[in-house]
Amino acid sequence: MKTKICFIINPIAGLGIQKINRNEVLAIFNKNQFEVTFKETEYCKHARLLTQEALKENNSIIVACGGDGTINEIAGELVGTQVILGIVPIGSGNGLAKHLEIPTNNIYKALQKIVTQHIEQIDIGKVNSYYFFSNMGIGFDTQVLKTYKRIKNRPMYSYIKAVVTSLFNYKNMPKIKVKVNDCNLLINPFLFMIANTNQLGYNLSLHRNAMINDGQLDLIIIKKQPKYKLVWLGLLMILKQEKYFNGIVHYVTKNIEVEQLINTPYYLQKDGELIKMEESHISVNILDKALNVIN
Ligand SMILES: Nc1ncnc2c1ncn2[C@@H]1O[C@H](COP(=O)(O)OP(=O)(O)OP(=O)(O)O)[C@@H](O)[C@H]1O
Repeated sequence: MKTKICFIINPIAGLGIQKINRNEVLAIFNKNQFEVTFKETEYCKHARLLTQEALKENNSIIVACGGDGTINEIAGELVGTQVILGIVPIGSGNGLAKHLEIPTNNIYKALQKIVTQHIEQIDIGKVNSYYFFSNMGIGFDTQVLKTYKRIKNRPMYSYIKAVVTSLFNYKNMPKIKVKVNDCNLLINPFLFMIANTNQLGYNLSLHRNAMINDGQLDLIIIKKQPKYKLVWLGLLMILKQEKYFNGIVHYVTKNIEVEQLINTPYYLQKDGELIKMEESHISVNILDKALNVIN
Protein backbone atom coordinates (compact mmCIF):
# COMPACT_ATOMS: atom_id res chain seq x y z
CA MET A 1 0.00 0.00 0.00
CA LYS A 2 1.24 3.49 -0.82
CA THR A 3 2.16 5.94 1.96
CA LYS A 4 -0.14 8.95 1.79
CA ILE A 5 1.70 12.24 2.38
CA CYS A 6 0.07 15.67 2.45
CA PHE A 7 2.20 18.82 2.22
CA ILE A 8 0.60 21.86 3.85
CA ILE A 9 2.37 24.98 2.60
CA ASN A 10 2.29 28.44 4.16
CA PRO A 11 3.21 30.64 1.17
CA ILE A 12 3.98 33.71 3.29
CA ALA A 13 6.22 31.98 5.86
CA GLY A 14 9.70 33.51 5.95
CA LEU A 15 8.42 36.35 3.71
CA GLY A 16 7.80 33.76 0.98
CA ILE A 17 11.53 33.81 0.11
CA GLN A 18 11.87 30.01 -0.08
CA LYS A 19 9.29 28.52 -2.46
CA ILE A 20 8.15 24.90 -2.58
CA ASN A 21 8.20 23.69 -6.18
CA ARG A 22 5.54 20.97 -6.40
CA ASN A 23 7.12 19.27 -9.42
CA GLU A 24 10.45 19.01 -7.58
CA VAL A 25 8.68 17.47 -4.60
CA LEU A 26 6.85 14.95 -6.80
CA ALA A 27 10.12 14.02 -8.50
CA ILE A 28 11.68 13.12 -5.13
CA PHE A 29 8.90 10.76 -4.00
CA ASN A 30 8.63 7.47 -5.91
CA LYS A 31 5.10 7.25 -7.38
CA ASN A 32 4.88 3.52 -6.68
CA GLN A 33 5.62 4.08 -3.00
CA PHE A 34 4.02 7.42 -2.14
CA GLU A 35 0.77 9.24 -2.88
CA VAL A 36 1.59 12.93 -2.50
CA THR A 37 -0.93 15.79 -2.26
CA PHE A 38 -0.58 19.51 -1.54
CA LYS A 39 -2.65 22.10 0.30
CA GLU A 40 -1.84 25.80 0.61
CA THR A 41 -2.90 28.12 3.42
CA GLU A 42 -4.90 31.17 2.36
CA TYR A 43 -5.24 32.97 5.67
CA CYS A 44 -3.99 33.01 9.24
CA LYS A 45 -4.65 29.72 11.13
CA HIS A 46 -5.96 28.05 7.94
CA ALA A 47 -3.36 25.28 8.48
CA ARG A 48 -5.49 23.85 11.31
CA LEU A 49 -8.47 23.30 9.04
CA LEU A 50 -6.28 21.90 6.25
CA THR A 51 -4.72 19.45 8.73
CA GLN A 52 -8.17 18.27 9.82
CA GLU A 53 -9.00 17.67 6.13
CA ALA A 54 -5.70 15.82 5.60
CA LEU A 55 -6.47 13.61 8.60
CA LYS A 56 -9.91 12.76 7.18
CA GLU A 57 -8.19 11.83 3.91
CA ASN A 58 -6.15 9.23 5.85
CA ASN A 59 -2.70 10.67 5.24
CA SER A 60 -0.10 8.95 7.38
CA ILE A 61 2.44 11.78 7.09
CA ILE A 62 1.53 15.47 7.15
CA VAL A 63 4.35 17.84 6.25
CA ALA A 64 4.35 21.37 7.61
CA CYS A 65 6.03 23.70 5.13
CA GLY A 66 6.51 26.92 7.06
CA GLY A 67 7.96 28.26 10.28
CA ASP A 68 7.23 27.61 13.94
CA GLY A 69 3.75 29.18 13.70
CA THR A 70 2.66 26.87 10.88
CA ILE A 71 4.19 23.85 12.61
CA ASN A 72 2.33 24.73 15.81
CA GLU A 73 -1.02 24.92 13.97
CA ILE A 74 -0.48 21.59 12.17
CA ALA A 75 1.19 19.64 15.00
CA GLY A 76 -1.53 20.76 17.43
CA GLU A 77 -4.06 18.85 15.32
CA LEU A 78 -1.87 15.71 15.30
CA VAL A 79 -1.69 15.34 19.08
CA GLY A 80 -3.41 12.10 20.09
CA THR A 81 -3.12 10.59 16.58
CA GLN A 82 -0.45 8.26 15.20
CA VAL A 83 0.03 10.51 12.17
CA ILE A 84 3.63 11.55 11.61
CA LEU A 85 4.72 15.18 11.32
CA GLY A 86 7.24 16.10 8.63
CA ILE A 87 8.84 19.55 8.51
CA VAL A 88 10.12 21.57 5.58
CA PRO A 89 11.38 24.70 7.35
CA ILE A 90 10.78 27.74 5.20
CA GLY A 91 9.96 30.16 8.04
CA SER A 92 12.00 32.99 9.53
CA GLY A 93 13.28 31.73 12.90
CA ASN A 94 12.68 27.97 12.35
CA GLY A 95 13.44 27.20 16.00
CA LEU A 96 11.94 23.70 16.12
CA ALA A 97 13.59 22.60 12.87
CA LYS A 98 16.96 23.91 14.05
CA HIS A 99 16.63 21.96 17.29
CA LEU A 100 15.73 18.80 15.34
CA GLU A 101 18.66 19.45 12.96
CA ILE A 102 16.42 19.59 9.92
CA PRO A 103 18.19 21.63 7.20
CA THR A 104 16.71 25.14 7.15
CA ASN A 105 18.21 26.59 4.02
CA ASN A 106 17.99 23.66 1.68
CA ILE A 107 14.48 22.48 0.81
CA TYR A 108 15.85 19.51 -1.15
CA LYS A 109 17.77 18.18 1.89
CA ALA A 110 14.73 18.69 4.14
CA LEU A 111 12.63 16.69 1.64
CA GLN A 112 15.22 13.91 1.61
CA LYS A 113 14.71 13.56 5.38
CA ILE A 114 11.02 12.88 4.73
CA VAL A 115 11.84 10.19 2.16
CA THR A 116 14.16 8.50 4.70
CA GLN A 117 11.46 8.67 7.40
CA HIS A 118 13.66 8.57 10.49
CA ILE A 119 11.08 9.08 13.23
CA GLU A 120 11.61 10.53 16.70
CA GLN A 121 9.00 10.84 19.44
CA ILE A 122 9.06 14.32 20.92
CA ASP A 123 7.59 15.92 24.03
CA ILE A 124 4.91 18.57 23.80
CA GLY A 125 4.35 21.51 26.12
CA LYS A 126 0.81 22.37 27.17
CA VAL A 127 -0.14 25.74 28.61
CA ASN A 128 -3.78 25.84 29.73
CA SER A 129 -5.57 24.59 26.58
CA TYR A 130 -2.76 25.47 24.11
CA TYR A 131 0.08 23.29 22.87
CA PHE A 132 3.60 24.52 22.24
CA PHE A 133 6.40 22.58 20.61
CA SER A 134 9.36 24.96 20.91
CA ASN A 135 8.72 27.50 23.66
CA MET A 136 6.27 29.85 25.36
CA GLY A 137 6.67 33.01 27.38
CA ILE A 138 4.88 35.84 29.13
CA GLY A 139 7.68 38.39 29.50
CA PHE A 140 10.01 40.39 27.26
CA ASP A 141 9.56 37.92 24.37
CA THR A 142 5.90 38.99 24.01
CA GLN A 143 6.99 42.64 23.66
CA VAL A 144 9.57 41.66 21.01
CA LEU A 145 6.91 39.78 19.05
CA LYS A 146 4.48 42.71 19.19
CA THR A 147 7.18 44.97 17.75
CA TYR A 148 8.42 42.34 15.29
CA LYS A 149 4.96 41.75 13.82
CA ARG A 150 4.62 45.48 13.08
CA ILE A 151 7.79 45.42 10.97
CA LYS A 152 6.98 44.41 7.39
CA ASN A 153 10.25 42.76 6.31
CA ARG A 154 10.82 40.01 8.81
CA PRO A 155 14.13 38.16 8.69
CA MET A 156 17.08 38.49 11.10
CA TYR A 157 17.62 42.27 10.75
CA SER A 158 14.00 43.00 11.76
CA TYR A 159 14.31 40.62 14.67
CA ILE A 160 17.36 42.44 16.05
CA LYS A 161 15.60 45.79 15.45
CA ALA A 162 12.55 44.51 17.35
CA VAL A 163 14.72 43.33 20.27
CA VAL A 164 16.54 46.68 20.53
CA THR A 165 13.33 48.77 20.23
CA SER A 166 11.56 46.57 22.78
CA LEU A 167 14.46 46.86 25.19
CA PHE A 168 13.87 50.58 25.48
CA ASN A 169 10.06 50.39 25.66
CA TYR A 170 9.55 47.35 27.86
CA LYS A 171 8.51 47.68 31.46
CA ASN A 172 8.96 44.54 33.56
CA MET A 173 6.08 42.17 34.02
CA PRO A 174 3.69 42.76 36.91
CA LYS A 175 4.31 40.53 39.94
CA ILE A 176 3.53 36.85 39.49
CA LYS A 177 3.41 33.92 41.89
CA VAL A 178 5.21 30.85 40.55
CA LYS A 179 5.25 27.29 41.78
CA VAL A 180 8.03 25.20 40.26
CA ASN A 181 9.38 21.96 41.72
CA ASP A 182 9.33 22.66 45.48
CA CYS A 183 9.85 26.41 45.15
CA ASN A 184 7.30 29.18 45.56
CA LEU A 185 8.47 32.42 43.96
CA LEU A 186 7.07 35.94 44.02
CA ILE A 187 8.74 37.79 41.15
CA ASN A 188 8.34 40.43 38.47
CA PRO A 189 10.98 39.27 36.02
CA PHE A 190 12.22 40.69 32.75
CA LEU A 191 11.92 37.34 30.98
CA PHE A 192 9.82 34.31 31.90
CA MET A 193 10.12 31.62 29.28
CA ILE A 194 9.38 27.91 29.24
CA ALA A 195 11.16 25.86 26.61
CA ASN A 196 10.81 22.39 25.14
CA THR A 197 13.77 22.89 22.76
CA ASN A 198 17.10 24.69 23.12
CA GLN A 199 16.15 27.24 20.45
CA LEU A 200 14.72 30.74 20.39
CA GLY A 201 14.94 30.82 16.59
CA TYR A 202 17.79 32.23 14.45
CA ASN A 203 20.09 29.83 16.36
CA LEU A 204 19.83 31.97 19.49
CA SER A 205 19.52 30.16 22.80
CA LEU A 206 19.44 30.72 26.55
CA HIS A 207 19.38 27.05 27.45
CA ARG A 208 21.59 25.02 25.14
CA ASN A 209 21.20 21.78 27.13
CA ALA A 210 17.41 21.55 26.74
CA MET A 211 16.23 18.41 24.96
CA ILE A 212 12.94 17.70 23.23
CA ASN A 213 12.58 14.10 24.38
CA ASP A 214 13.71 14.17 28.02
CA GLY A 215 10.21 14.50 29.52
CA GLN A 216 11.20 17.86 31.04
CA LEU A 217 10.58 21.53 30.41
CA ASP A 218 13.17 24.25 30.97
CA LEU A 219 12.01 27.36 32.82
CA ILE A 220 14.25 30.34 32.19
CA ILE A 221 13.86 33.42 34.34
CA ILE A 222 15.84 36.63 33.91
CA LYS A 223 15.29 39.01 36.78
CA LYS A 224 15.10 42.79 36.40
CA GLN A 225 18.44 44.03 35.09
CA PRO A 226 19.96 47.39 34.15
CA LYS A 227 19.65 47.91 30.36
CA TYR A 228 23.42 47.79 29.76
CA LYS A 229 23.48 44.27 31.23
CA LEU A 230 20.72 43.18 28.87
CA VAL A 231 22.64 44.59 25.90
CA TRP A 232 25.61 42.56 27.15
CA LEU A 233 23.39 39.45 27.29
CA GLY A 234 22.26 40.09 23.70
CA LEU A 235 25.89 40.21 22.55
CA LEU A 236 26.73 37.03 24.46
CA MET A 237 23.75 35.28 22.84
CA ILE A 238 24.88 36.29 19.35
CA LEU A 239 28.35 34.93 20.19
CA LYS A 240 26.73 31.76 21.68
CA GLN A 241 28.40 32.56 25.00
CA GLU A 242 25.26 33.24 27.08
CA LYS A 243 26.58 30.87 29.78
CA TYR A 244 28.82 33.75 30.91
CA PHE A 245 25.78 35.85 31.86
CA ASN A 246 25.14 35.35 35.57
CA GLY A 247 21.57 36.67 35.73
CA ILE A 248 19.75 33.61 34.36
CA VAL A 249 17.82 31.37 36.75
CA HIS A 250 17.07 27.97 35.27
CA TYR A 251 14.75 25.20 36.45
CA VAL A 252 14.19 21.80 34.87
CA THR A 253 10.69 20.59 35.65
CA LYS A 254 7.52 18.83 34.47
CA ASN A 255 4.99 21.31 35.76
CA ILE A 256 4.84 25.05 36.41
CA GLU A 257 1.96 27.00 37.94
CA VAL A 258 1.76 30.78 37.49
CA GLU A 259 -0.69 33.17 39.09
CA GLN A 260 -1.01 36.74 37.81
CA LEU A 261 -1.56 39.00 40.80
CA ILE A 262 -2.92 41.95 38.82
CA ASN A 263 -6.26 41.35 37.18
CA THR A 264 -5.53 42.83 33.72
CA PRO A 265 -5.24 41.00 30.39
CA TYR A 266 -1.68 40.18 29.33
CA TYR A 267 0.03 38.51 26.40
CA LEU A 268 1.39 35.00 26.18
CA GLN A 269 3.42 33.77 23.23
CA LYS A 270 3.53 30.15 22.13
CA ASP A 271 5.89 29.27 19.30
CA GLY A 272 5.86 32.92 18.23
CA GLU A 273 2.09 33.40 18.21
CA LEU A 274 0.69 36.04 20.58
CA ILE A 275 -2.44 35.27 22.59
CA LYS A 276 -4.28 37.80 24.72
CA MET A 277 -4.96 36.05 28.03
CA GLU A 278 -7.82 36.77 30.39
CA GLU A 279 -7.20 33.87 32.83
CA SER A 280 -5.07 34.84 35.81
CA HIS A 281 -3.86 31.26 36.29
CA ILE A 282 -1.48 29.52 33.91
CA SER A 283 -0.75 25.85 34.24
CA VAL A 284 2.11 24.42 32.15
CA ASN A 285 2.72 20.68 31.72
CA ILE A 286 4.69 18.33 29.56
CA LEU A 287 3.19 15.53 27.49
CA ASP A 288 5.89 12.89 27.31
CA LYS A 289 6.91 11.77 23.79
CA ALA A 290 3.45 12.56 22.47
CA LEU A 291 4.21 13.34 18.81
CA ASN A 292 5.98 11.41 16.04
CA VAL A 293 8.26 13.67 14.00
CA ILE A 294 10.59 12.97 11.09
CA ASN A 295 14.06 14.36 11.74
N1 LIG B 1 -1.98 32.78 3.34
C1 LIG B 1 -1.72 33.37 4.51
N2 LIG B 1 -1.91 34.70 4.66
C2 LIG B 1 -1.61 35.32 5.84
N3 LIG B 1 -1.15 34.68 6.94
C3 LIG B 1 -0.95 33.36 6.85
C4 LIG B 1 -1.23 32.63 5.63
N4 LIG B 1 -0.94 31.33 5.85
C5 LIG B 1 -0.51 31.23 7.14
N5 LIG B 1 -0.50 32.44 7.72
C6 LIG B 1 -0.01 32.79 9.07
O1 LIG B 1 1.36 33.13 8.96
C7 LIG B 1 1.90 33.18 10.28
C8 LIG B 1 3.40 33.01 10.27
O2 LIG B 1 3.75 31.74 9.87
P1 LIG B 1 5.09 31.01 10.35
O3 LIG B 1 5.31 31.20 11.82
O4 LIG B 1 5.04 29.65 9.85
O5 LIG B 1 6.25 31.78 9.58
P2 LIG B 1 7.38 32.75 10.13
O6 LIG B 1 6.83 33.66 11.15
O7 LIG B 1 8.06 33.34 8.94
O8 LIG B 1 8.43 31.72 10.79
P3 LIG B 1 8.96 31.54 12.31
O9 LIG B 1 7.74 31.40 13.20
O10 LIG B 1 9.77 30.27 12.28
O11 LIG B 1 9.77 32.75 12.64
C9 LIG B 1 1.09 32.15 11.06
O12 LIG B 1 0.47 32.83 12.15
C10 LIG B 1 0.01 31.67 10.08
O13 LIG B 1 -1.27 31.49 10.69
